[in-house]
Amino acid sequence: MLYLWLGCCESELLDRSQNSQPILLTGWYRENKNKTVLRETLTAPGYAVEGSVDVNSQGKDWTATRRLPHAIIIGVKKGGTRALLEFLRLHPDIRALGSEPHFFDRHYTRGLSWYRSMMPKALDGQIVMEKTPRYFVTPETPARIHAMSRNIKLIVVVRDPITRAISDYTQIISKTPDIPSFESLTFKNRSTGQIDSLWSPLYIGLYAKHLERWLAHFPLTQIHFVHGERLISNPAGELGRVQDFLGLQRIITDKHFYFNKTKGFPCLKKPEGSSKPHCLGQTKGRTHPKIDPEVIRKLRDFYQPHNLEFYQMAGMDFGWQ
Ligand SMILES: Nc1ncnc2c1ncn2[C@@H]1O[C@H](COP(=O)(O)OS(=O)(=O)O)[C@@H](OP(=O)(O)O)[C@H]1O
Repeated sequence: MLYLWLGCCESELLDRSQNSQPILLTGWYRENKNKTVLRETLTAPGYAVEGSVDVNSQGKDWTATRRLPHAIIIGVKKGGTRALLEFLRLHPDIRALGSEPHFFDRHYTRGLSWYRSMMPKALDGQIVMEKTPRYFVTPETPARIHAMSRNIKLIVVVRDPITRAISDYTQIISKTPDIPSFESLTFKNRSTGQIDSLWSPLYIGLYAKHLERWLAHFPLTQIHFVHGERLISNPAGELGRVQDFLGLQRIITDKHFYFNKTKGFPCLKKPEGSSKPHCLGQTKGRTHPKIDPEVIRKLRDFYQPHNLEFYQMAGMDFGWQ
C-alpha cells in the first residue's frame, strides 16, 4: 500500500466542528500503465481534507474551490442525520460541511455567496454536501432550494415518528429539565385524548404533510429516503443505497463499521493510522425516558394514516404502523 500525505492541504481543515482524532484513510489510489493517481483522505467527524494529485503531471490537479452543494440532507431532525453525514464523509468523492448552515431557513437573506463561502473546498468531480434537518419542515425551503438548483439531490433520513418524537423530547429535556412530561405535552386535552399535532416533536413526524411541499418542486426521483432504523441495524446497506443515489462508487462498505455494544450503535472501525475507533458523541444515542404504553398506543393510532400516506408518496413501506 502506498501512502502519501499532501501537507499543502492542512490549511483546508476549515469546517472543524468537533475535536476528534483525524483519520488517515488509505487506499484511495488508482494506477494504470501511463499514469498514477494518488488519493488520500484525512477525515474525522466535523472536518475533512482530501485531494488528488496526478503524480506524472507534477500535481496539476490542485484546484479545490468552494461550490454550492450538489446534495443536501434536508431532514429529519433526530432521524440519524449526523450519523449519515459522518459516514458519508468517508467517501473520497464527498466533501461535507461539518456544521449545520441553516441557510435556507434562517440565513437566506445573507445570499448565495455567503452560503457558498460556508462550503468546504472541493475538487472537480467531488460532491459537496451539507445537512440541516430543519429544512424538511420549513415551508419556504423547497422553493428556495429549487431556485438555487433544480437538479439538486435531496436526502431525508426518516425514523418511526413516535421514536423520533421521544428522541426530540429527550433532547429538549436535556436542555430544559423542568418542562412537563412527554405524556402531558402529547395531548391538547388528556381527558378527551385529543393529540396536540402542532407540538413540534409530533408535528415533525407528519412526514406526508411535509413531503407534499417538496414534491411540489422536485420529482420523487430527486429525493432519497434513508431508513433511520436500518441506518442503525445495517449502516453499510443504507450507505450503499445513498452512494448509488449520488452516482458514486460504493466505497463505504461493511468493512468500515462495527457495532459498539456499550454505545448500542454502529461506529466507525479503527482505521489504519488512527489510534482509536470512532463513535458519535454523547448527544447521539441518548437514553429515552419510559413513556406510558397507553400514550404510545394512542400515538400509533394517530400516526397510522399519516404513515400510510407517506409510504404511498415515497413509494416505500417503512414498516412503522
Ligand atoms: N451510528 C449512530 N450513532 C449514534 N446515533 C445514531 C447512529 N445512527 C443513528 N443514530 C440516531 O441518530 C439520532 C440523532 O439524530 P440526528 O443526528 O438526526 O439528530 S439532530 O437532528 O442532528 O439533532 C439518535 O437519536 P437518539 O438515540 O434519540 O439520541 C440516534 O438514535
